[in-house]
Amino acid sequence: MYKVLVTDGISQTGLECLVNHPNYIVERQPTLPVEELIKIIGEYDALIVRSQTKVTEELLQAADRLKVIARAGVGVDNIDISAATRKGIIVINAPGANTIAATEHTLAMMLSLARKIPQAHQKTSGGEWDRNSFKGVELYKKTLGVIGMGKIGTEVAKRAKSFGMNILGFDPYLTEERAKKLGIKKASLDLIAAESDFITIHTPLTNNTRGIINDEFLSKTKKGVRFVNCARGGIIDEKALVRAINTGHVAGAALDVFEKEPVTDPELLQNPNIIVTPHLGASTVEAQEKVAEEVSKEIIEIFEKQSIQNAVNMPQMSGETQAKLQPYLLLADQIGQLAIQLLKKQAPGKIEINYYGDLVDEDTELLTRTLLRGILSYHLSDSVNLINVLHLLKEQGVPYNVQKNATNKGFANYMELAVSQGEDTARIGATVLNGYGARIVKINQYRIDVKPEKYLLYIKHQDVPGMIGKVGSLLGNFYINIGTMQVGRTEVGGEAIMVLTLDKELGTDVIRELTLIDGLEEAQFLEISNVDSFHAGPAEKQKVETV
Ligand SMILES: NC(=O)C1=CN([C@@H]2O[C@H](COP(=O)(O)OP(=O)(O)OC[C@H]3O[C@@H](n4cnc5c(N)ncnc54)[C@H](O)[C@@H]3O)[C@@H](O)[C@H]2O)C=CC1
Ligand SMILES: O=C(O)C(=O)COP(=O)(O)O
Repeated sequence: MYKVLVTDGISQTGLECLVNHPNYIVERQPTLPVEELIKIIGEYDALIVRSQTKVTEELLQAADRLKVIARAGVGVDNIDISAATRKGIIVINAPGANTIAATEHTLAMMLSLARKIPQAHQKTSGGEWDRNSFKGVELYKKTLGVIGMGKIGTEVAKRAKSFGMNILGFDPYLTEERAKKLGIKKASLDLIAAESDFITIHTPLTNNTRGIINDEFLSKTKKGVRFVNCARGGIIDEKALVRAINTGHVAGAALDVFEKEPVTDPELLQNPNIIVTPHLGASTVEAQEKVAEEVSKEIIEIFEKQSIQNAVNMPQMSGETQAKLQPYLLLADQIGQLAIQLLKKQAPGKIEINYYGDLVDEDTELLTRTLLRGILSYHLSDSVNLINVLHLLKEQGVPYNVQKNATNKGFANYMELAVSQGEDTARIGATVLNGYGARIVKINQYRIDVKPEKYLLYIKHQDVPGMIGKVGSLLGNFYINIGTMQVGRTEVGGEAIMVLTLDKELGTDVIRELTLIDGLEEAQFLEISNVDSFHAGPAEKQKVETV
């Protein structure tokens, strides 16, 4: 059974698939301060939060069982992603599930700001009939600057166009072509400042976006400009905004998000030209059901099928790329495990990865992480996963180098891994043969053809007559059945290797006897831990094997 802790106001309907699943115990808590959460987090395998719960490094240190942090929403700035990554905890979110809610809230805020609806409501409901104080402005024919043309920015732009607004969009990823298709103008920040009557923010809060709306930016804006922020507090420097509103340069602002939440600053709350909502952008029935359902389903996928789709701390790739890489992932993990064993189980000092043929055109980040996890798992077992593997390598000071080479090495696809420590290097080459599946085709300098299996025996010997027979009969004497046997050599009569697949484990007694055979230089029992359990799932699922 997996225990899931749900904090913040998460939709019960959206959680139903988890609650009704026999393998999960779902427990709800209100939003708790970190000190309280620390006391209980150690019991849970997964945590579901919105923006209020602060998932700090201190909290994560106490999270001994935690595998998944699910953000039922988009922004993950309340989660210490690098601390989670170091601990190998997957962080997922629900991108897109609240796009429409945040878009509609932005438009509601912009209209409310233009027509002073909150102020008018307050006075009218207080019994006054004041028709003079609330003359607004129209959106029609005004210019709207959209900073951040991602999912929400794009939807806001589309809707604002229907009000007859001219749209300027700024986003490093906005191309001329997409801008043209949307019927908007691709602009610089300076152009947005110079020409906009309304400016709306839709970027995440990052070191690059913190304070982009500051005194300097405000000084370049048109007098009478109005701001809407339904993205994140801190992107607009609140003090600078208040100054510009108080001088009359900025006509007003509609804020849903704040540098500090809950907001208490009277300069914001009591300013007649600032309207505020308490971070309500995603608060619709529909969005809340959708975000909770999306993360609940993904938690089940992660625990039941070891597959993930929306991890924030894993490389993102298209479904098509994931499907293409699927057959190589198992093989990558296996050759990682074999290479470290062939290095006589020494810790790796240096790792070289080479991709050839068809693999050159793919995004191989996931494959690389899988290879590296295979290598490190020998010494670190379950504490290494696809999330923390790069961090662990860095922490241990092990450099790795990835190269792609368009030549095909005789196979349509081919990957070669070299793990070194001092003078020793173990090298393994592998391919996936169309219609035949995975094959190890090279060990060190020797060409072979071995289908990876759980138990393998690797032997280095003199290329002299009778070796195969001697090894075969010795294993027979110990009742060890041989599945397949492959021999590789570089020259007749020189050194050669034998790789056998076996039906069961070999004890050290057998290895000792083997090494007594005349001309046999080295015998090593190798074991691959995931031959049975690590199946490359059906390609059409287009998901990534993980954890
Ligand atoms: N108020 C609320 O309740 C809600 C707030 N949000 C917030 O809205 C924001 C946008 O969300 P989505 O559109 O879903 O995200 P998204 O990831 O689809 O879009 C973000 C865009 O910002 C752009 N960007 C990043 N740095 C930039 C910079 N320096 N200048 C210009 N553009 C930059 C990115 O290229 C990307 O296109 C996020 O901060 C999210 O947390 C989202 C949902 C609800
Ligand atoms: O999804 C986001 O980024 C949001 O800001 C929504 O936050 P919330 O889930 O309403 O606390």
